[in-house]
Amino acid sequence: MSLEEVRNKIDSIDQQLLRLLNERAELVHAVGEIKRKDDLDIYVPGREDKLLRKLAEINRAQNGRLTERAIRAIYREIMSAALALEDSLKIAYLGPTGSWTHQAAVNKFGHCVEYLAEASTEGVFGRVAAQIADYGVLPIEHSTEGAVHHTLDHLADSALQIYAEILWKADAAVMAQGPNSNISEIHGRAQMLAHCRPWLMQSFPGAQLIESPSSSAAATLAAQNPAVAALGTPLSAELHDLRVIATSPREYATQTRFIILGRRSGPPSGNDNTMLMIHAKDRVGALMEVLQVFASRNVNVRQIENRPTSCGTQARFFLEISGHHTDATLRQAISALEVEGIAVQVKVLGSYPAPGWVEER
Ligand SMILES: O=C(O)C(=O)C[C@]1(C(=O)O)C=C[C@@H](O)C=C1
Repeated sequence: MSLEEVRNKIDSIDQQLLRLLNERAELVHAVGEIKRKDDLDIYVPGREDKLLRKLAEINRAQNGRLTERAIRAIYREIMSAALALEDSLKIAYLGPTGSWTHQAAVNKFGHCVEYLAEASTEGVFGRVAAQIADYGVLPIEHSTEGAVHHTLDHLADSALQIYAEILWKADAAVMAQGPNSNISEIHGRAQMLAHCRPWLMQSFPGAQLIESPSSSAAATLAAQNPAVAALGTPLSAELHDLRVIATSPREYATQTRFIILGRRSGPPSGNDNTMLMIHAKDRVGALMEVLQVFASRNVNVRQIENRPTSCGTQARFFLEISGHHTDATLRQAISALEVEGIAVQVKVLGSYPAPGWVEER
């Protein structure tokens, strides 16, 4: 086939695709009407995950040439367009623009929804609580730094719920105005600099590593001074008109877990996790008794974090357990904690679909 013939075939397929996408959009519009009538959330992460998994499976069975990642990226934008058709979704995130959280949010919600950058965790909680934003995106755990206590503490004191989550792995990028030969300083967040130090020292032996409050602040400096480079995200480079002059080897990639904050829990998807906050008397065996309640019901406790409370006689635990808080077994376990006096207080911080994959960039 000649180049022209191949392009003619592509044109014809694109026309069919467009017709099908518009047919899909009509159906999505109908879904939006039903959801509005029944007061259901427009964004349904469990349904999206299932659809993406199914498509990846079909693609594998058909030996499709497209990678799973490519299929997810294409469908991310198709579903983003669907979300925008159903409602004008607004997503608040912990900024500034170009932050890791911004990238993770765009990765999850695509380019057709509106984003609101917030300078603080309080700001993101405030926007969602005041219904200015539909959802908020915040980091809750870094592979290099551990739990983000600020996010956990706000969840403990808020009526907002974890609605979904994002696991996100990204290579670190060094960005600057020009080539790397004249870089004398690399600015970046302390933890990221520490994590990437061996790679940076090898790739930029003459450069000084300097701590910055955020990746975006580092990128702003790099945009003002050709001898300064910033350590951050590829999106940050795009937004500050900088060139990525080096990308880290995979072993320096960092994995971050983000929560999508909503005004209610995610609906059951069939494969969910639940985050609980438990206050127990600060005494010998308190945590063991809590764990026993779950173990005896065959409920997997996936993660534990503990935080101080203002009341010195109580311990505060954050537990992530398998299942949805509306499941009969979980309801029984939660009530047993209180009825049997093992916990002084149990608060459900949200149920959300277990992530099926790690988003990568
Ligand atoms: O099935 C739905 O509930 C839809 O709204 C449709 C759709 C999609 O495009 O497939 C769009 C947004 C939701 O988050 C999930 C799926």
